[in-house]
Amino acid sequence: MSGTSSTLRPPSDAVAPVRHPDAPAPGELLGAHYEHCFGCGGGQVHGLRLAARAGEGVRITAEFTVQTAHQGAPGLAHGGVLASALDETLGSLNWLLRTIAVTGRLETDFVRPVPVDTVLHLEAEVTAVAGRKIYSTATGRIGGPDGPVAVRADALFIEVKVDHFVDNGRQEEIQAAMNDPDQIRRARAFEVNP
Ligand SMILES: CCCCCCCCCCCCCC(=O)SCCNC(=O)CCNC(=O)[C@H](O)C(C)(C)COP(=O)(O)OP(=O)(O)OC[C@H]1O[C@@H](n2cnc3c(N)ncnc32)[C@H](O)[C@@H]1OP(=O)(O)O
Repeated sequence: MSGTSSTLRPPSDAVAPVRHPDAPAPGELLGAHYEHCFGCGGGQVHGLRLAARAGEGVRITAEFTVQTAHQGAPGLAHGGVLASALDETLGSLNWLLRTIAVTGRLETDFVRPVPVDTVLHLEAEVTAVAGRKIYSTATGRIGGPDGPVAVRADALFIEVKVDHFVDNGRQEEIQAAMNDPDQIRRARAFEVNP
């Protein structure tokens, strides 16, 4: 991608990503990693409710319908919302590596405007791993998997421990998450690395 900064180029000692043997099967709907996540949770009224599916290898596909609440200019999606959709799709790759990772850097190209009601079809893949650093790329197309490219992004995710959330999140939500057996189960799904 033109304009990608040097920090998004994998170093020479980077290795090819490995799909975890217990990763969800290709085609499987991943579900939300957290009910109140703006990107994927069902508990946010104006959230993206992005639905991601495991693909082959270390690839993910996802769909997101642009709602009225997601406007920037009249009738058009806000750029920050589109960046969120890319970020969420890239974050969903964690399910395939069974690694907890957060976005360190996200570079986005906005290629064409995206009208409200558009179904944005996203695909993402991990391209390389170097220690805790996970390099990935994503594309969003209008109307279908072969539609015109509207947005694309390159990202660097950094692997973290669950403590990252426990130590930094607001106590109210952390406590609620720790008291929720479903949330604990979802968090544990990421804890065993190859
Ligand atoms: C209980 C609930 C569980 C829920 C689980 C599911 C969660 C899923 C959520 C998904 C939701 C969707 C996704 C979201 O929205 S995630 C939310 C948005 N992201 C964040 O909030 C992250 C905030 N940042 C941090 O916390 C720290 O900065 C992190 C953890 C990222 C690194 O701080 P840490 O002290 O740990 O590590 P380090 O500083 O030694 O860096 C390590 C290496 O990385 C390199 N580096 C770092 N940053 C950058 C950068 N910007 N560009 C280029 N390189 C960078 C750095 O040079 C170094 O390289 P090297 O020297 O080793 O070569």
